[in-house]
Amino acid sequence: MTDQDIKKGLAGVVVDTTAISKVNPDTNSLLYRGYPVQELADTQSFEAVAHLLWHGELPTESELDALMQQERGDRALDPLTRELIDRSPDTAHPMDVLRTAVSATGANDPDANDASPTSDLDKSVRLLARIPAMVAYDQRRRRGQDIVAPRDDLDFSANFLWMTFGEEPDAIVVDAFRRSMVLYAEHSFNASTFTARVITSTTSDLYSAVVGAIGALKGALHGGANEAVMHLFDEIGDASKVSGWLDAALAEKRKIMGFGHRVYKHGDSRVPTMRAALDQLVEHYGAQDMLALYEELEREFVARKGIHPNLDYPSGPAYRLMGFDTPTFTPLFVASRITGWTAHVMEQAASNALIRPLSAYDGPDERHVPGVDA
Ligand SMILES: CC(=O)SCCNC(=O)CCNC(=O)[C@H](O)C(C)(C)COP(=O)(O)OP(=O)(O)OC[C@H]1O[C@@H](n2cnc3c(N)ncnc32)[C@H](O)[C@@H]1OP(=O)(O)O
Ligand SMILES: O=C([O-])CC(=O)C(=O)O
Repeated sequence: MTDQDIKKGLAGVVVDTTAISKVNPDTNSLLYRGYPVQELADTQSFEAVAHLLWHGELPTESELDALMQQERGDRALDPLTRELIDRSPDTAHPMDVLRTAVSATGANDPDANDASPTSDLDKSVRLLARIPAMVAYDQRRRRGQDIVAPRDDLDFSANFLWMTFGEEPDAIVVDAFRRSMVLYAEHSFNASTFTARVITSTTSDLYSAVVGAIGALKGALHGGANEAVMHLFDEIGDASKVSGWLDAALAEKRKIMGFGHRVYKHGDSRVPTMRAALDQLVEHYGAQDMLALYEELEREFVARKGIHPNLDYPSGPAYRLMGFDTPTFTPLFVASRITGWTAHVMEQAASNALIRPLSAYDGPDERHVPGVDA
């Protein structure tokens, strides 16, 4: 085996087929089950997109009603999960609390190890319904606020905002949030989805796959970047400081969070749609200063390095404007990506092969423990 045979980071390696989504960097497009994500973001509820990812087709009216009913009926936290959230120290990152809460949901499910397609679909709906309650409650208790019960008269997006802020959400905010959920839902064999598929490939259970995926998403090179973008904004301060800040950051060879992508090299297909949602929020909240910083950092970084923003760049500021605390941003990504992850778990299970690549050994040659006669 030569160095050329080694594909570090699996870059450029095609490991399997998938019918769930197609990322095409040449045409800068992203299709979910054949549908352009922009069209879905413009026209569909997040629940309809979840159905599309799981079943391959957009739902009929009655299928959508059934999914919405099931999701609304499964939103309340079970006592074990609530207690675990309550007892988590404030020093725990919300992604760590969410990972633990999802794991507890699995431990609390008597059917956790039933890997039949119907059972896995039920678990997927349960996690879709419960994760918002976990994320919303964790942010509230950190703020010293009481839990807010879910509302059956609100859809997924409006209810998420209701449970987090305890106020009737504004339609513009619900729409921007729904768009972010649709855009974050699925992206082929990204690191967290691949993690879920690796775990599934051993015939482990869906909850274990999701717990592993949450761990993979947390890192700043992946989903953690939406939080990291806001740390950069806070560090820079305002648009007038971007140029000097960037001089120093690039001299130190820092990665600029929210820019770059393993697959898209000319820009992320989802950014224009999320940027339009951000513009609406900026208008709504009168946040032109934040937009000025956003635009200046993008202009300067693209001009200097030719590296474009990814979806985390507009999402971070959008979630800040909606009122979420910065460490809650990556859990919001989880609340959406649970749909893509579970679709991949089911696809992997339906046509499984254990995922086990090879490695090239470059440690010491064979040697012997002192005193052992070889
Ligand atoms: C939803 C998502 O998960 S999208 C990704 C979110 N992650 C981020 O925003 C984190 C910042 N971005 C990055 O770290 C990278 O662009 C990644 C990890 C996303 C993609 O990385 P890769 O495909 O492995 O690209 P790679 O790291 O090889 O980059 C190529 C070159 O561009 C540089 N580069 C890439 N992204 C950035 C960045 N954001 N800031 C500074 N330099 C960058 C690399 O340092 C490298 O330079 P070099 O050739 O001089 O060493
Ligand atoms: O595809 C990737 O590598 C990362 C990404 O954009 C995503 O998971 O949404």
